[in-house]
Amino acid sequence: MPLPFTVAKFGGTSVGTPERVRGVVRLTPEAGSERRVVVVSAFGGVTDDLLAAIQHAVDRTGEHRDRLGSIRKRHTDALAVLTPEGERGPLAERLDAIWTQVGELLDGVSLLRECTPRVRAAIITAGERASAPLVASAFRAAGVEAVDLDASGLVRTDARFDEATVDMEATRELVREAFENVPPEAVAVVTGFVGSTEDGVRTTLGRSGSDYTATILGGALDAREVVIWTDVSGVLSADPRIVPEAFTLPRLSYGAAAELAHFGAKVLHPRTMRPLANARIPLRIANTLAPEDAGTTVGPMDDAGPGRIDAVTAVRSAALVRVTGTASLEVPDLAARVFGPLAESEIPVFLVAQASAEGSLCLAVREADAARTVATLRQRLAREIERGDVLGVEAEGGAAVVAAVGAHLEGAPGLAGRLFATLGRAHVNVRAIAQGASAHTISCAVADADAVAAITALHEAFALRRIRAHVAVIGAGTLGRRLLRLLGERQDALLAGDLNLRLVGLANSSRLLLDPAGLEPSTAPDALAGAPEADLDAVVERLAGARVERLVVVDATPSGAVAARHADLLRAGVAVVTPNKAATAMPLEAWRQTHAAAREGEVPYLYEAAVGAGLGVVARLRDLVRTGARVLAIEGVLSGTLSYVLTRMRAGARFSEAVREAHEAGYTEPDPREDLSGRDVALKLSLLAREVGLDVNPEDAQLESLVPDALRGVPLATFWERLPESDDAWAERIAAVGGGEVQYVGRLAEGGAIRAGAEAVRAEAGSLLAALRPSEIAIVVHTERTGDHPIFFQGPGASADVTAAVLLADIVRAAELMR
Ligand SMILES: NC(=O)C1=CN([C@@H]2O[C@H](COP(=O)(O)OP(=O)(O)OC[C@H]3O[C@@H](n4cnc5c(N)ncnc54)[C@H](OP(=O)(O)O)[C@@H]3O)[C@@H](O)[C@H]2O)C=CC1
Ligand SMILES: N[C@@H](CC=O)C(=O)O
Repeated sequence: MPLPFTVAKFGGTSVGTPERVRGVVRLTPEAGSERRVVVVSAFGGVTDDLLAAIQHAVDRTGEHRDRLGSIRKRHTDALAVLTPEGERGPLAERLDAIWTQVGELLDGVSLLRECTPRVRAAIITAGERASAPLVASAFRAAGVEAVDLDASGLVRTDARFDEATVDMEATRELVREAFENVPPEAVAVVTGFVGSTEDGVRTTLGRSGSDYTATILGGALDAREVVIWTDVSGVLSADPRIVPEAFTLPRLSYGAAAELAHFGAKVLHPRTMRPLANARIPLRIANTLAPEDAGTTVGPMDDAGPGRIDAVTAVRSAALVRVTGTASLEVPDLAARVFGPLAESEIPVFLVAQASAEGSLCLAVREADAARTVATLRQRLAREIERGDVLGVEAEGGAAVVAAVGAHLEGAPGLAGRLFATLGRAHVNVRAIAQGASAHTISCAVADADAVAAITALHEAFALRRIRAHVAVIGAGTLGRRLLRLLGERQDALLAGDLNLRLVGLANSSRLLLDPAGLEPSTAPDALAGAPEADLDAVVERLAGARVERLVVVDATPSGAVAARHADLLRAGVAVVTPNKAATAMPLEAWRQTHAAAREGEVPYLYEAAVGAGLGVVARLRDLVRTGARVLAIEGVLSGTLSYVLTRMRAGARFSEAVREAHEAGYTEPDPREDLSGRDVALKLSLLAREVGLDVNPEDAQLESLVPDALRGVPLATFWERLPESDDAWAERIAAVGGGEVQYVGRLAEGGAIRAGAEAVRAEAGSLLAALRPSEIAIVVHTERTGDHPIFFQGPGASADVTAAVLLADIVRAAELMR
């Protein structure tokens, strides 16, 4: 059985120096299992030097011969170090013949002061014609059999000398014939970029021509694989200057690779894949500087699931050209009349959108081509413009065409919706859309100023398959700081779980630190001290208009004023997460309006941290109600502070001592009288009542206050100072219970009445409440459905650590809900 071929192409930088040419030899597999074809470009920079020599000749600067002299010397020097001694004379003669001919051509150019495409092709292909025999000799110097072949005898083209079109059938025959004479074990080193007409006149294959030579040969020889060796490790999922997390794509379909190239990804030219796609020959992009990297394989992707977006790219500095028609427009050949002249003028079009009812067309072209496009189209549509069928042809600059590229995009329901929703959340306005022409691309035109935001958001959502959410925290006190610490600690783990939570803002009552690019959670609290001053209005205004994707604002304040602004944030599409019980203290109507604002803004409003410290009571109650359970009563120990204080007193602690310990442990509200008065419990029960649809007002709750009468209206500092005054009275009260347990129990009755106070809860009666440990809470929900088997919630009731964790869980939930 004949050995299969592999074709490897090495570009200019890979053959830039003799040492790198030796690298080509090292990277070429040993003889044995395959026939080896190596396509080479000119030595790095030689084609440009030849072009410069042409320009000197055209301009008659007198320097073209000097330029040629240095090119020639470079090759002579390479010959001295690369070629086996016995071959140097004959090879030097071959190279001399090339440079002599090039010198004569340049003299002719200088004489005529012009260089025709045909002569230019003859001159610039000299670079490849010189490099191929040198590389072949380097193989032989390493003991590897090698021959060099001039591709002008292999690649048959038309006479477009600058970028010739290849006659694939004729080329296939020529290639197969030529390789019959190449010994199977020899490496065939072939000139890239070069072709010739039927008459044997040299042509070039245009930009990235050597890659094309490699795939033409690969296709003609039914190669097992074509490898393009370059100085990057494959095709990246995005431009790394825009998206630092861009990664090398392991696989790509031919179509996707061509689309990426069309939309500006630099690695491959769109036509490179053409000779391989029908024969399903894979093309691998590998890195000469890191040959161990797997690179990117472009090939058939039949097994790719539906709707994979792998990469995001963009054509920047574009313009939208609009041909505005009227309803009466009847130009059946409008498309031909528009695209024909643009093709003739070689104006690439990156996006087309048509509104058929009005016969209007929108095209995206490079901004630099916009004026030419408008002039061309106005000329071609002059008759329609005169008749009034076409109202105008206008260009609007400052655009970019963003393309999401992948596989089977046509067969993925909802994909386009998610894509445009992602752009919407990134506050990117879409000006024109194109999908359907290719199964590999969804493209849209956006403002060039929005291109980076669009590329970043799409890359993150689809290529990295991550959700990105931004977090701003109002309140940098005990809880706010603890939350930031936790966020910092968990950020990497969340990222690994495909959620990128980025802190973008931190505020207190006088300042706002805001940076959409991200803040470091560990240093943000200190940085806040130096941030610009901002009152609550300014904070809300800046956050509501922040234009960042999936913004979650955490209200970690005890402030009613902040709670009153939740609705403004929600309505602006900003999610709110809060432990702030002042929100519950709002009148019922305001509470309802806040929820309505969340629906209007289509964002979550989450406050699991405000009651039950993350035991999940709010969500569970909501589920019970949604599934038709009638809640009859809710009761329990709802205050972590009071659980702590009363339990500690039973163990012998004095009242003031227990309150201070609770405060220091982070259980109490900033003012512990909120806890001791029972108001905290009333607010929590009100919140639960509202979740089950009851119209309650926390102000109506009947509460036993544990705040000594004399300390109710005094400043906080005085309260702390005088708190021990009530220690004796408390000791007596605990003793009076007679060795039993005392807990502060809150109750919500079916009609909505709330009562709370300290009461004896007897362990011997099997009371759950009597078994609570310090700061532990328990909530019991009685429903009609569960009858004698109420639903219990029990666990740690307070502390900044516990609450910060609940807040983070709600932030994650909010981010996921805003998908
Ligand atoms: N500790 C716990 O276990 C739990 C606490 N909570 C709740 O957490 C919230 C915060 O508690 P904690 O961190 O201890 O309180 P702190 O007093 O330590 O911090 C409060 C923060 O809120 C800021 N703030 C107050 N008013 C405003 C305003 N109008 N605008 C902007 N910022 C404001 C303060 O700013 P400045 O310093 O400038 O005044 C401060 O940064 C409270 O609502 C509490 O009920 C909820 C559940 C459990
Ligand atoms: N101060 C509160 C904190 C949690 O809501 C409590 O003690 O329960």
